[in-house]
Amino acid sequence: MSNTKNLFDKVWDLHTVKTLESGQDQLLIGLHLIHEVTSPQAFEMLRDRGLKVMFPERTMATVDHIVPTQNQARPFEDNLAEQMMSAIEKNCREFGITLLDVDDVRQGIVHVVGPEQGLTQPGMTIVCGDSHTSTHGAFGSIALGIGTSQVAHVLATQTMALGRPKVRQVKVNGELGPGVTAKDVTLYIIRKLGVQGGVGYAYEYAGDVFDRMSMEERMTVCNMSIEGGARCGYINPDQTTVDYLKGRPFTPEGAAFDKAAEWWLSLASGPDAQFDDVVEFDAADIEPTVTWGITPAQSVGVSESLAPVSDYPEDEQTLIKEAFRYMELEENQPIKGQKIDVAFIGSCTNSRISDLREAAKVVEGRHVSEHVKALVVPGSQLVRKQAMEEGLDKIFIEAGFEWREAGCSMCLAMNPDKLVGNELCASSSNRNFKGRQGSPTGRTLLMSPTMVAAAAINGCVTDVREMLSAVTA
Ligand SMILES: CC(C)[C@H](C(=O)O)[C@@H](O)C(=O)O
Ligand code: SF4
Repeated sequence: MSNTKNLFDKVWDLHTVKTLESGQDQLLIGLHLIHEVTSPQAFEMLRDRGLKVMFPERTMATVDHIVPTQNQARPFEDNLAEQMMSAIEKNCREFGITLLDVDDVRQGIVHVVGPEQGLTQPGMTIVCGDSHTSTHGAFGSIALGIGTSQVAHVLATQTMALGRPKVRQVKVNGELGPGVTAKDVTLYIIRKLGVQGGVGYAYEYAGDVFDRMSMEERMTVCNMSIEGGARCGYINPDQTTVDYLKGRPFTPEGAAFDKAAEWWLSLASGPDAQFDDVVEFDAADIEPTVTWGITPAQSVGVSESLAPVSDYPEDEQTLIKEAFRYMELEENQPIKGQKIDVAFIGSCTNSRISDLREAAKVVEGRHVSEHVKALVVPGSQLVRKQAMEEGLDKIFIEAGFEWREAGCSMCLAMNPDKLVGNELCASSSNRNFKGRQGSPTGRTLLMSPTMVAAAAINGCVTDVREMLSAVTA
C-alpha cells in the first residue's frame, strides 16, 4: 500500500465495492450495531419488501436509550418504552440477530458494549443508527452514524452509498496538566474549531497526547467528533489498541490474533501520510473545560469568566444572547462557583470503568452537597459489575450518589431519568442542547466525570484540580 495514504483512505479503499454514478462509493460494512430507537422502522421496511438481513452475524443489537435504570421489571412502566423493547426483541428473533437484552450481562450503551466485546476492531467499517458511532473510531476504524433508511439498507445489503469525506489531522502535542482529561481535550478542540468546523471531514487525532491515552480516553475523544461537525473521528491503532483487544469475546485467539494485530498496525497512517488539512494544538493550553451554553462549542476553561456578547463576531451574537438567556447565566461571570442542582456521571462519552474509577477518587470520603441530586449510571452491565467488584458503588453511595443500572439515562432522558423544570445539571455526557436532559427548560453544563464529581461535592462548578491536590496533600 502506498505510504502516503492515511488510515482513512486505506480502510475506505479496502471496503469500496464500486463507485456509483452519483459519485458516491458503495462501501461494504463490517459491523452493524443496532439499538431500539432507530431500528424498528428499518425492520418494517425489510418486511414491506420481503427482504432478509443479509449477514445477521455481522449485526449486533443492544438496548440502551429507553431502558429504565431503576425498576427494570417487565413490562416497563412506560408503555412506549415497552413497545420499543418488544419490537427489537421480536425483530432480532425473526431476523436471526443476537440481542444483548436487559437480562444479558453484556447489555449496555451500544458504544460501550461494541468495544468491550471486541466487536469493534481496527480497519473495519462500522455503522449504527446513532450519531455517536464515531466512538468506535478510537480503534482505527471508519465508524459512522447513519439514519434509519440507511439502517434498512445495511440490514438488507451489508453495504451503503457514501461520498468520501476529506481527512483533517487534528494534532495535540505536549503534556496535559494534572486533572486535564480526554473530555477536556475534545471540548477544547470543539471550542476552537466550532460545531460546524468538521463538516465534510473525517478527523484523524494524532500527536503525543492521543498516543499516550488509554483506549477508553481515545473513545471519549472520538465520541465527540460528531459534536464538532466531523463525519467521524479516528486514532491510529498501536500497541495500546492491540493490548486492549486481546482476550475479548469477539477477537480472534492465538496465532489468528497475532496475524490480525500485525494487519491492524499496518493500517496506521505513516509519517508521509497526506491530509486535506492539518490543525495543531498545544496540550499545555488546555484546562478542565466546562460548557456554559447550548452548543458543545460554547465552553470555557474552569478558571475563565463568560465573555460578553460584544466580544463575539457579529454573526454569532444572536446565538450567544440566546445561550445566555436560556442558561440564565450572566456576561462576565466566572463559571467556577455556579450553583448546580443535578450531577450526572454516565453516557457513551464517559461511563466506562476508568471514568468511574477517576470520579470515585474525587468522591471518596466526601459527601454530595445537600441541594444536589447526583447519579452514576454505568455504561454497561459489565462496567457496573467491575465497579462493584472494586467497591466503587459503595464509595459513590456513601457519598450520597444514586447507583443505577446501565443505559443512556439522563444523557437524553428517553427513560424516566429527567431534569425537572430549569434544573442545572453538571453532566459527563456530550450534548447540551436546549431540553436535552428531559425538561424543556432544563440546563446542561458538560464537563469531565471528575469535574462532575467535584461539582456534586461542592454543589457548584469546581476546579477539580484543587480537590485532587487536597487528596494527595
Ligand atoms: C436516539 C439516537 C438517534 C440519538 C443519536 O443519534 O445520537 C441519541 O443517541 C443521541 O445521543 O441523541
Ligand atoms: S449515551 Fe447519550 S449520546 Fe450516547 S448513545 Fe445514548 S443517548 Fe446517544
